[in-house]
Amino acid sequence: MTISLPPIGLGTWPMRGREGTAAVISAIEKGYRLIDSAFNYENEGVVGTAVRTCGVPREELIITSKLPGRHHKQSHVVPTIEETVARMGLDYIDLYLIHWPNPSQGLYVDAWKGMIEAKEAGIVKHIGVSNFLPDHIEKIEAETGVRPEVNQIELHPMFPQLGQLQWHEEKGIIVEGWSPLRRGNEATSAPAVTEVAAAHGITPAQAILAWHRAIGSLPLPKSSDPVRQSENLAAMEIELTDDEVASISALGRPDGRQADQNPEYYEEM
Ligand SMILES: NC(=O)C1=CN([C@@H]2O[C@H](COP(=O)(O)OP(=O)(O)OC[C@H]3O[C@@H](n4cnc5c(N)ncnc54)[C@H](OP(=O)(O)O)[C@@H]3O)[C@@H](O)[C@H]2O)C=CC1
Ligand SMILES: O=C(O)C(=O)[C@@H](O)[C@H](O)C(=O)CO
Repeated sequence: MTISLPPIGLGTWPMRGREGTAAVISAIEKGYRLIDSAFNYENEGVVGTAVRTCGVPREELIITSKLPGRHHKQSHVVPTIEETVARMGLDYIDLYLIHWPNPSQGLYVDAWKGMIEAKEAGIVKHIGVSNFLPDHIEKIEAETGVRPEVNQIELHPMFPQLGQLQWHEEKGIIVEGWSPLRRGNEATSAPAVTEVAAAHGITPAQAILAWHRAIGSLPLPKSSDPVRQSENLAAMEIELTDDEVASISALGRPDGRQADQNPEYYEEM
């Protein structure tokens, strides 16, 4: 079955501890149904506790986690995902992603083979990748015949990745945008954003999230604040004009990443 996702999800890095559980429960109560996490965030327990105690049926929630670079070896993948499942206290994970391709390590094809095994074993329902460039995706598909359903990449007004969005759309791969607000740095104060916000009587963050939806990116804003969680969710109802979308996209620049995390060479273990 092909994955079906809501237009927005909740980012959870760096939520942890009791405050983290409360933040995830709050988001679910507000209406979030897609929750992002990762083995390396050290918050899978918090996310799982929220899922188990929030009162919303498990099958209505789409829980994501990610495989760390140190476990790319094929034989490590199923046990690592079983560890995620145990940490979360759940029976399965809805969506599992390879967190970073780590090309110099050269094991992302092995990792993908392990992800396919995990899906066949039923411990994950859907598999995808994160921070993969088109070449990486073409390579795993060529070697396994299995295309990822999702690629989670850095995407915000200073780094809109419109060419990548088009490429993924042609392949039928959903693009999730990480750091969709660029953690606030520059993006929420950029005149193009504040002008759109003023024209609609919305906040700059809402203008950015409405822009994500308009360009075909599924944003994963992190907020621990119930008011901002609602604000971000409500942004999915806001329609921007083509000119407004273009004015925010025009903020993009080649060095617009929030940090030097180009997956051609940036790696995480
Ligand atoms: N796959 C990958 O490699 C990566 C994945 N991610 C994922 O993407 C998620 C989101 O990215 P992240 O880096 O957290 O950055 P975001 O762009 O989501 O920014 C988060 C920051 O913005 C603030 N914020 C949220 N909503 C609003 C609002 N409406 N108005 C003003 N400020 C707001 C938050 O504060 P507050 O909580 O106080 O509201 C927080 O400080 C992560 O949590 C993680 O799940 C992130 C990085 C890499
Ligand atoms: O949050 C994630 O998923 C990460 O990969 C982080 O390490 C992120 O890259 C980051 O910027 C941490 O400062």
